Amino acid sequence: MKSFFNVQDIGPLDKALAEALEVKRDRFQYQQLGKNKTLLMIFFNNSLRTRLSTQKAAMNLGMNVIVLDVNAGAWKLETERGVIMDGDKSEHLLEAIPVMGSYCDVIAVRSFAGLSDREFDYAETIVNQFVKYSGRPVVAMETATVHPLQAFADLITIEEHKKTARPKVVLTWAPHCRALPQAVPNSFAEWMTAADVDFVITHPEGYELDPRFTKGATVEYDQRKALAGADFVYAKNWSCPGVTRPEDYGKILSSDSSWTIDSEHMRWTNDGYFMHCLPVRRGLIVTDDVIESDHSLVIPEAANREISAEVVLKRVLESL
Ligand SMILES: NCCC[C@H](NC(=O)CCC(=O)O)C(=O)O
Ligand SMILES: NC(=O)OP(=O)(O)O
Repeated sequence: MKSFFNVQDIGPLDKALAEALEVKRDRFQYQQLGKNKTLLMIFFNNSLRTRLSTQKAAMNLGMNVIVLDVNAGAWKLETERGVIMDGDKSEHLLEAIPVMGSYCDVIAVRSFAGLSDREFDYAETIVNQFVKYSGRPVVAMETATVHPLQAFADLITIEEHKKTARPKVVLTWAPHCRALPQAVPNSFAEWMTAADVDFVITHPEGYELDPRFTKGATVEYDQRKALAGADFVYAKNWSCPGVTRPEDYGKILSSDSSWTIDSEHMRWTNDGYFMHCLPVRRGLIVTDDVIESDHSLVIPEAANREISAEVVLKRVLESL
């Protein structure tokens, strides 16, 4: 595997899942694979899980790891071409990227959507420059439009907890005080439509996700109907994807608290599990009792981030 952005990059999901469970049984079995290989992790945005789990996965594989927080200690980077750099940005991404590539074997990048220019975000303008100019395989650690390490960890978690061969999985929008990216729901939808599950998406009108990620999914605008019989409830806020009204891209269209997942919502399900990628704001996305209940999978889900990252880095190392 050269780079990791989309579900297609990992190949057949049954094989990837089997490999994940095998890695989980002994996460140090490939210690030799990463010997004298360096992973450079670049963060344009904050992180807790991605930073720790990806570094841990790389260490399990025997890799060396360098972490750079671009906004804390590095030169501020210009990303546009053709500008006179007389502002606060001291270095251009077009020099910085090949320099970073020269110090490592694999690059992992976190760069969220700016949420002001849909075309810029959905063209993956920033991370595509890493693909083009670093000379290294690039692993997405949440880009403008995708978060595949999260979706893969979610799939592993569902596989470990499902009680039927083809469980019902519901992605539900929930309210938030800030405009958040669509990367997590995009990837979750992309991976769930490729997996062997009955997948339903529910959200208020106007929040339709980009069809390139939702092909094959059922959209049900009535949250109660969508949650009926659900085995897994995957809650997430996202801002307007601008699919039906491009001028609304990145806006908050609803703060409707009736979408917050509380114990009544969970009663509509088939004794379902609650899932969220974290970090989560209690009282907005989910109530304390639901996230603290024995049907909450948020901690196992986060723990599986180490496993998804290890399978992905293993595949990348094998193709170097
Ligand atoms: N990587 C997991 C989610 C990251 C990001 N959440 C956030 O920015 C939440 C920030 C806050 O709640 O203030 C998102 O939704 O894409
Ligand atoms: N779920 C997730 O990616 O968490 P962080 O933003 O803390 O890395």
